Amino acid sequence: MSSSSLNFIEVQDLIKYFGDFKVLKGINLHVKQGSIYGLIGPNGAGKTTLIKHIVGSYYQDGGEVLIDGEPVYDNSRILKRMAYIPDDLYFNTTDTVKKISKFYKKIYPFFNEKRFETLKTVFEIDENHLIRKMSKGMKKQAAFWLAISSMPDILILDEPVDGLDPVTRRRVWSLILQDVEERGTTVLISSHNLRELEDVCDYVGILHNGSLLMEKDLDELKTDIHKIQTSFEFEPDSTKLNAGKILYENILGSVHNYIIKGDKDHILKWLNLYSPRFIDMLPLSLEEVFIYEIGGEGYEIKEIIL
Ligand SMILES: Nc1ncnc2c1ncn2[C@@H]1O[C@H](COP(=O)(O)OP(=O)(O)OP(=O)(O)O)[C@@H](O)[C@H]1O
Repeated sequence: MSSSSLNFIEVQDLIKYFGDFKVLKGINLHVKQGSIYGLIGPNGAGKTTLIKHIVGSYYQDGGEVLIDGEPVYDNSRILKRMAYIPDDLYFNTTDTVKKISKFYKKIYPFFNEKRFETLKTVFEIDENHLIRKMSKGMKKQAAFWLAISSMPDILILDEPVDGLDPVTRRRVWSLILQDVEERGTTVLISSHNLRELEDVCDYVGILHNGSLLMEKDLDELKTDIHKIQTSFEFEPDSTKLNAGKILYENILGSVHNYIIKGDKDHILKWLNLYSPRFIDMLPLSLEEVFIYEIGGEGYEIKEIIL
């Protein structure tokens, strides 16, 4: 990471029109340094359009797109610290990984040749082959190889693992996570699929019809919501659960299943008032967290993420 960089992405009230069509309707999005932000949304939500503003390809009709407080558009100082892997990769007819790497060495100030060499064993493609003749997954591998070798402070990935086999997927995630950990790289990833991003993201933003419906810190979400299976000697009184809120309750025979939002210690204290025979704290998937967190009003969001 370059010494003065904070790698903080901030999108403020971003508006974009294509003709009369308002594709982005005032987006506010924040990606902190060293975090992995998942941008989820269905086809046509505006993910690629938003990303193209963040990588400086589009100029907005309203609002701001800032990195470290500076406008991104036409800002070569910011853009050369950024790598972008688009959804629709384009390569010239004579492009090979080797040829592009030579070009990248000139434009990316921190391009790391040693890393480029080391990654030869990770990506099983020939650096001298024409990329245009490669399969979709191999093209993606070529793009990752080049992007990761350029040592970006900010990595923007549009549907990044689409087309990659499971083994390569794991390798790519592990390289990205290593960079986040060791170099504080900031990563923004778009995907249709919440499940795919569940294990890697710190933050999730849900985009729908050109609006960001919500932006959440996943650690906060997950530590604040608990799935509990228990059985009591005495009938529990939910009105006594002062520091928590029961989002879901289901009783099957003597077994109570709960989803409760609130502080874990307070919840356990409440459960212990009724002489539980056992208390099992069960893992919650991100999908479940979102469903219970957004409750009844979030019908639209449920439709999007499930
Ligand atoms: N260059 C363009 N000119 C006109 N309309 C466009 C253009 N690019 C995108 N759109 C429209 O803007 C909307 C958002 O498209 P965008 O590609 O940003 O969505 P997306 O969320 O990335 O979708 P997907 O998941 O299918 O890739 C769509 O209705 C699309 O048809």
